[in-house]
Amino acid sequence: MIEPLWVIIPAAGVGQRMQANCPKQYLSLEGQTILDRTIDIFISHPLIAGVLVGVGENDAYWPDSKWRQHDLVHSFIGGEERSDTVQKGLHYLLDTLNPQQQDVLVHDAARPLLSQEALNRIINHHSEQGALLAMPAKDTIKRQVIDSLSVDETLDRDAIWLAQTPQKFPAQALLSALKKAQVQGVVVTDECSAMEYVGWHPDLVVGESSNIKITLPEDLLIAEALFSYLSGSNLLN
Ligand SMILES: Nc1ccn([C@@H]2O[C@H](COP(=O)(O)OP(=O)(O)OP(=O)(O)O)[C@@H](O)[C@H]2O)c(=O)n1
Ligand SMILES: C[C@](O)(CO)[C@H](O)COP(=O)(O)O
Repeated sequence: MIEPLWVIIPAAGVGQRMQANCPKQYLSLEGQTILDRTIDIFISHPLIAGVLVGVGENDAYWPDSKWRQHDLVHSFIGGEERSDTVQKGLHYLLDTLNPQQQDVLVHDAARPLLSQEALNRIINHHSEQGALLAMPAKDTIKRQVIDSLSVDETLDRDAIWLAQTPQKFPAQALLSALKKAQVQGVVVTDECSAMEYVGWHPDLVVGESSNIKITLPEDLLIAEALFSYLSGSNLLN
């Protein structure tokens, strides 16, 4: 039997690369904010115990979220980097909400198009070493010569995957890996990197190309087109 999971949604970034006039998670995607749509993915899933949303310290938009007062939704103040926000969420979960919680999911606020099918794939995937959604590379991948815009080599595409979220790990192990990486000054851009740093080999679970992270202005246009296609074809449910 699968234990209900908590999900941590880091949503404390400023969205610098998006160059919008508000943090990108508060931009509108077909009438709702990106963050509200992301929370929506998890809120009525039968195996989600609760949703922890990490917001910026001076976030003026979160109070207007439709989920702010929902019983299953808890917010906390995020940190300087994404990994700090996740650490804070893990502390909130383990110190206050459920010290016994085993596994936890982490999912970017900026990925509002995750389908229930892909969510179920990661929830139902059993692994001793954790797991993440990821997509096999489909392009020919070049590594550049350091400090020069010329090609050093072509990488073996068969061994390259593009990391997505959700990522699923035991909460205590993830917290201690993130702390260790931080103390050693190692930059980790996702949970998997922290676990790799402490010697784990998390499982790759096939994600979906529509589970994009909205990062650049053009990603919002792509997300709008994808949303309209996916919702019209009932593929988000
Ligand atoms: N200190 C931070 C930085 C990022 N995030 C969150 O982590 C997710 C993925 O990060 P990214 O796409 O890089 O978002 P931003 O940091 O906001 O974007 P940018 O790097 O362009 O500023 C986002 O949901 C973002 O809100 C966070 O919770 N805390
Ligand atoms: C976690 C992540 O979404 C995996 O693709 C990503 O690493 C976080 O954002 P960033 O753009 O790499 O900072």
